[in-house]
Amino acid sequence: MGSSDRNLWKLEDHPKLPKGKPVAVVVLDGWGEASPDPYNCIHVADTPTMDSLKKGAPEKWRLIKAHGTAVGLPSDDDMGNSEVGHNALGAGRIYAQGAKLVDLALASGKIYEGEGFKYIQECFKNGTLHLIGLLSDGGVHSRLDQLQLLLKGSAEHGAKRIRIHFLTDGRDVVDGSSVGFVETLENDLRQLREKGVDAQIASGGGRMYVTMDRYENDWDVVKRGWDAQVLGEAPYKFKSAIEAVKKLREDPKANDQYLPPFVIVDENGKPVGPIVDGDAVVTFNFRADRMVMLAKALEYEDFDKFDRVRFPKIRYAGMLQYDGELKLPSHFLVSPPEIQRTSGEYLVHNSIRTFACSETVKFGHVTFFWNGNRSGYFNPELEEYVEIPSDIGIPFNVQPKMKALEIAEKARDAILSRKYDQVRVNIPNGDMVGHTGDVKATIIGCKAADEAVKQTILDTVEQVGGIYVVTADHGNAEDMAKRNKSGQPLVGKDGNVQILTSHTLRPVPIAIGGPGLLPSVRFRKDIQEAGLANVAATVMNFHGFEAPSDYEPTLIEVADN
Ligand SMILES: O=C(O)[C@@H](CO)OP(=O)(O)O
Ligand SMILES: [Mn+2]
Ligand SMILES: [Mn+2]
Repeated sequence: MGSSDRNLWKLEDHPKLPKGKPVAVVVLDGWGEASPDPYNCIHVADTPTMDSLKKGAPEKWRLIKAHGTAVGLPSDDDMGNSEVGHNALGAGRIYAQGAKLVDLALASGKIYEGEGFKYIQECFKNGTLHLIGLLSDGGVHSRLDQLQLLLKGSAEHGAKRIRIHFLTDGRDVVDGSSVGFVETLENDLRQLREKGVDAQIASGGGRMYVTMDRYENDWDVVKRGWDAQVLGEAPYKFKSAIEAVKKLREDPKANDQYLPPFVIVDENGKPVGPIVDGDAVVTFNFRADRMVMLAKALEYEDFDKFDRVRFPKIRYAGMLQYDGELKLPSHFLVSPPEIQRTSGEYLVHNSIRTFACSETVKFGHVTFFWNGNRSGYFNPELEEYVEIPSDIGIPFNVQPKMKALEIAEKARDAILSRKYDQVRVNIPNGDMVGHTGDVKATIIGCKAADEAVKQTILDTVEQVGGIYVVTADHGNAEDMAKRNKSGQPLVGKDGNVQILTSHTLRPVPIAIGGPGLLPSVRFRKDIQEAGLANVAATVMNFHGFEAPSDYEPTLIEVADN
């Protein structure tokens, strides 16, 4: 590192706060704040640790925004999610996120002028354009209206044969809504066919069982998708996608998230859209984590995660580039937000030693997303990232405690080792169990998360004279019911309350404390509208540094008396 580099990265000393205090940063995934209610699992669960943080010191507990424009999403009707949440937490600034960047590129038509589209367009003359992604209007990974525009635009820009391979959602949107989304899509495809474009659905499956795994938790998920999308092979074959989704949902245990893979076949039983040499492929999700594995399978010549059987010579582009370190995929339709100079990178340059940990399903959240969608270390000598393997093949409502205590134990050992200045964890339960829609299990999960917080912070931070920051990335478990405008739970045709499996628009708590925190430190009163992006500067302060001037302001002040 040259001296000019050093100057670029050097953080100013904080005028009042000391260096050398171990800082524990705990992110509770899917843990928002809402009024007491039977469908508020955090309220119903026994959560003495989080309760005591809230009640204990009013000047050290507050709410911050975790959704909408506060985290770079197109509007304040957009619920928060882990990608934008951890990006904001780690980067300390608000970036226009994938959802918004794609909206802009589609609205201006620039998407069709970029390198990525030109690259795939080469195939339109003789090959098929395949679009693979999540079919819903959830706005977390993808959006139906963006797919509709891309379909129309691709046809206008020369695509003559189009095949869609969709994943049903039921996680960011209500379970069962997949049928309506497929109907809308079929309608669009019919209109394209009337204009002479050979456009059809070719395959499908539920997002959690087909294709959209993340952080290499279970390659079988991606393989199931590959078999259907690329090879045209699946356990179920149907003549129409609407029929497929309706029939597969008839199984009483079926839900949109876990629908089995299927392919659409013609009257001779032949799959209508396997991917072959000369085709173009676009993965239309803008969000990174659950597309990286498929991107590797589509792009890497050397690949040993499963037997691809065929590796067609295609031109592949992602909606965005999903991994900034791996530069994956190498072609993309829209440039991702340029998240630079994250707090993790700054702290490494200022000799802060960091330990980060979660279980597989959230591991990349406190590493990859935290560091601005960049995999790997900034400096392996100063950082250690530990992944605890998640259970595979067991639904999280069956094991709602997940690995919360194991994560806490790793954090505890890391703090006690005194080898690290910052110990950062993500505790997954509120979110992962919340997404199952199982209220009872989510309550158990919230209790386990609360116990993990106690072990990680109250107990260990006390022992070493450290500081803690406990917060969350967005809401989920605090509201498990769909509601009408006045906030009453909606009741479905079956007479049951409609369950909300998705994230929410709720704010999240942030609590600070620990024996290492000067008693005169308190939350400022002058920034009411704070959000997740204000946390990075706060954490830098706790390490004894001022944040860079373009970071969102710190949440704290040091009182004079
Ligand atoms: O599971 C996921 O992919 C999303 C919801 O779609 O949740 P999170 O943002 O918490 O990772
Ligand atoms: Mn999350
Ligand atoms: Mn989630």
